[in-house]
Amino acid sequence: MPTILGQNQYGKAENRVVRITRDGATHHIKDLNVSVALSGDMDEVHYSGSNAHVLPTDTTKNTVYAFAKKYGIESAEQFGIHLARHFVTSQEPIHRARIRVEEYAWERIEAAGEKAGDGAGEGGHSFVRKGQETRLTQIAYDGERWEVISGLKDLTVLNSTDSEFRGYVKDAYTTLEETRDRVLATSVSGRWRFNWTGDDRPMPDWEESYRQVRKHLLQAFAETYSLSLQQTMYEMGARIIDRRDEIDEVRFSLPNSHHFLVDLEPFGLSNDTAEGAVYVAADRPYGLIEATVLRDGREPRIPADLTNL
Ligand SMILES: O=c1[nH]c(=O)c2[nH]c(=O)[nH]c2[nH]1
Repeated sequence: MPTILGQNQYGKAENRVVRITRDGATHHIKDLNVSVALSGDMDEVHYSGSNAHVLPTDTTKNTVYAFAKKYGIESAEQFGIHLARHFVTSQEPIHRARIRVEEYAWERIEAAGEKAGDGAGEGGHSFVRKGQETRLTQIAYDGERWEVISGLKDLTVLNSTDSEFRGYVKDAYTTLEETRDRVLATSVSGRWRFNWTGDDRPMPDWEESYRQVRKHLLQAFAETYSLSLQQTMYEMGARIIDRRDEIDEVRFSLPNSHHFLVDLEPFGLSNDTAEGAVYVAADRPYGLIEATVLRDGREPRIPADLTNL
């Protein structure tokens, strides 16, 4: 044979597993990206196509989700060790397992002062992903008037309950099940336009304004019992317009980052949300929900397509 097989490995990469544990009203989240690579006695599948030694990559994916439910996720290391040991000790042809794990860290959204003590926000079920969002601004000046539009992108937030989606239109192609309890997650891209145009009023305090807008949009996200992402988005914009006099217009572009409950019935596991559940954080496709919220009587000026800004 003129060729020989060199190093080889296989498995399912980037299993996005989200485990939510419910401790009464306080929820805990573990959010991992798990990649499995297995190697061993795998010559034949390459040389002749015999799958006799091949544990399907689909099975390695199922194992990740089933283990998350069955044993929980104490730490990325513990979870990876558990998986690697399982593949190597349960399948004779598999001699080596490499498990790579990325963990996304979340922190709780702090409650608004007026809501403190009623169980909303802090200590509850609303999270913002750790790591800075990107802050943005665009300044336009024609020698007379200023237009300042500021904003942010990649501010990732998640509510692990208090989100429903039902009562929608159903046609011949609708398969989506109605739900009274789902994960609502999005990565906020937003822009807000200041009403200062260089007039006699003092310039806004840009730093303080940014901090406050960010806080209000997070708190509105956390405190809105959501019937749709559209409704939550409107509440976020309305809260900003209501609390920040310097802003007349807000536009959001919000991907609906779907978290699907994994069907673990085939493995004899119930994936009931009551005590906490395991989700697939889906990558694409995603719903994309966009709208402008305006102070009454003002003209919209932020472009509909935020990438044009
Ligand atoms: O909040 C939502 N809004 C929708 O318009 C929609 N459509 C869908 O399939 N899921 C959802 N969720």
